[in-house]
Amino acid sequence: MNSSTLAFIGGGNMAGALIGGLIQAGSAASSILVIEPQAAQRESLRQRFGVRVYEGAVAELGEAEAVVWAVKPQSFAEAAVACAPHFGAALHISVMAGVRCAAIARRAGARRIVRAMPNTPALIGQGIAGLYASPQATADDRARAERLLNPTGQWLWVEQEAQLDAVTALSGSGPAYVFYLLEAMIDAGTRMGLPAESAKRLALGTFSGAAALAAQSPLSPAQLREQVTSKGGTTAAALDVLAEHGVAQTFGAALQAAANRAAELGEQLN
Ligand SMILES: NC(=O)C1=CN([C@@H]2O[C@H](COP(=O)(O)OP(=O)(O)OC[C@H]3O[C@@H](n4cnc5c(N)ncnc54)[C@H](O)[C@@H]3O)[C@@H](O)[C@H]2O)C=CC1
Ligand SMILES: O=C(O)[C@@H]1CCC=N1
Repeated sequence: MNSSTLAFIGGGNMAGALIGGLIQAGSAASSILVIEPQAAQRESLRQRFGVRVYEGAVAELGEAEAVVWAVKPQSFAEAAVACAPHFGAALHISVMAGVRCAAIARRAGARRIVRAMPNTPALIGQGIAGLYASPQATADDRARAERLLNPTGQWLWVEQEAQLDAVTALSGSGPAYVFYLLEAMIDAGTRMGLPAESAKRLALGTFSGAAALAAQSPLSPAQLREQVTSKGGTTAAALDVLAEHGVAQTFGAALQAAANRAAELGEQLN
C-alpha cells in the first residue's frame, strides 16, 4: 500500500488546477488517482499530468491517505454513495461550495475534514483560498491541506465553518465580478471610440495596477480612491453616477445572494 496516495473525486477545473500545482511542486504522478466519469476529462488529465484515472469508484481508493472532493455540490451525494465503501481512514479535503463538514462526515464516512474554498486564478498559481478545519482535523491535516493549496497561490484559515459561505461569496465567486467589471469597462471604452484591443489592455492594466497599489500602499482603498478623485473632475463625475445607481449596495446584495446560495446548497445536502 502506498501511504501517500491522494485521491481526487471529480477531475474538472478545480481538480486540474490542484493536480497541476502538486505535480509542479514535485508530487509523483503515480501517487495521484482521480475518479472522473467523463472520458474526455480523464484523457486530458492523463495526458497533461500522467495521473491514474478511473471512470468510477475503485478499490484503489482505499490506498488514499487524503481524498479531495472536487465534484459539484449537486453530484456529491451520488459520488459519496459510490466511493464511501472504499475509503480507509483518510483525511477528506473538500473544495465544494456549501457542502458542510457534517454532510461530508455522514455521507462519506469522513472524520478528519478540511474544507477549502479556492478560486479560478488558482489555474495560474494566483488564487486565494479560505480554509476551515473540522475539530477532529490534526495539525498534520492542516499542513497537508496547506501543501495542496500552496502551489495555487495564497490561502488563509477561518475559525468558523459558516464564514466559508462569506469566503465563497467574496473570493470564490469573486473572479466573476472582476470579469463582469472588465467586460463593462472594455465595452464602454470601445463605444467611446477606442479599438477593442486597446480598451482591453487599458482595462486589464488598470485592474492589475490598482490591485498591486492597494496591496502595497499603507493607504486604505477609500483613501486611494480619494487620491484619484479631483474635486469637480472626471472621476467625481463617474463616481456620482455609481452612487446614484447604488452600485455599492448592489454589490453588497450580490455577495449576500452568493452566501445565501452557499448556505442553501449546504442545507440541501445535510
Ligand atoms: N469553478 C470555480 O470557480 C470554483 C469551484 N469550486 C467548487 O469546486 C467544485 C468543482 O468545480 P469545478 O471544478 O469548477 O467543476 P467541474 O464541472 O469542472 O468539475 C466537476 C467534475 O466532477 C465530475 N463528476 C460528476 N459526477 C461525478 C461523480 N459521481 N464522481 C466523480 N466525478 C464526478 C464531472 O464530470 C466534472 O468533470 C464545485 O463543488 C465547486 O463548488 C470552488 C471554488 C471555485
Ligand atoms: O459558482 C459556484 O457555485 C462555484 C463556487 C465558487 C465559484 N464557483
